[in-house]
Amino acid sequence: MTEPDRGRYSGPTWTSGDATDLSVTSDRRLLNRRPPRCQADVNQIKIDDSWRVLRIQAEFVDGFDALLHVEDAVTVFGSARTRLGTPEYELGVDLGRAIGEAGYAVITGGGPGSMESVNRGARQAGARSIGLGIELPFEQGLNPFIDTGMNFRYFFARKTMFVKYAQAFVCLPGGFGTLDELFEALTLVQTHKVTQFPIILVGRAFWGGLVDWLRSTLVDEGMIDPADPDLLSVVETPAEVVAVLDASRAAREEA
Ligand SMILES: CC(C)=CCNc1ncnc2c1ncn2[C@@H]1O[C@H](COP(=O)(O)O)[C@@H](O)[C@H]1O
Repeated sequence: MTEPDRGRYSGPTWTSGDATDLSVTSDRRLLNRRPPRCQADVNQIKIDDSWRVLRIQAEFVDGFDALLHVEDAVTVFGSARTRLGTPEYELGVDLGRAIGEAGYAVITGGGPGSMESVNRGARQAGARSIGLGIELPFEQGLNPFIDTGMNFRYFFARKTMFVKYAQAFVCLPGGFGTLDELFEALTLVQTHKVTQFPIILVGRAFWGGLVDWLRSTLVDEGMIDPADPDLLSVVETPAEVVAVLDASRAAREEA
């Protein structure tokens, strides 16, 4: 027996049925440039790009409006592949709950795995549980533990929201997506685009090797300052995460 089609997102729009072709995402259309071969191509590309700019603009306006009332919030990243019932999933639930109980709204990428676990924990704490999803070339909805949700067409618009509406980043173990988000945050802090912004890595066994490599190779080769690895706090438990968040909040309030 096949699963009933529960519909799907295309950008911000949820459609029931399978009319929406997600195989080519908006990000891919934006990034895959095809040089024009004739004047008709030039005209068409100009129209397409103009509409694209308006869609990008709309995404920022919608995101800003949706998140306007968010007060203290923490963005949590982590693997989309973490399975329900594993210790990693449970860690995400405990983390979301602990952050929520500490008085923060919780923002995730809105997807499955660790994102879902953290939203689930935030919901258990009665905290605002926010999911900022992304259009992907396969069917996927926002996870069911989200109170404020939005689905983005463009990665870069979504990333702006992750930073703008949070006072800290927390990373659970993850893959390329998590590393991308982690290093974007690190660069923003390193270049003082954001200040008083802790970046917390949960799981010494998982993250320790990366931090050692930053200290040995990147510092030794002069690619980063010796103090730069200290922008990262590596911790083991949700309670330690909350301790770092609280210390940062106290420092912000004093400043
Ligand atoms: C099963 C599967 C691959 C689903 C992908 N579905 C996703 N939905 C929402 N955000 C995502 C997704 N995949 C990657 N991301 C983004 O990248 C991070 C996870 O990527 P990764 O699994 O570590 O590399 C998340 O914090 C999220 O912001």
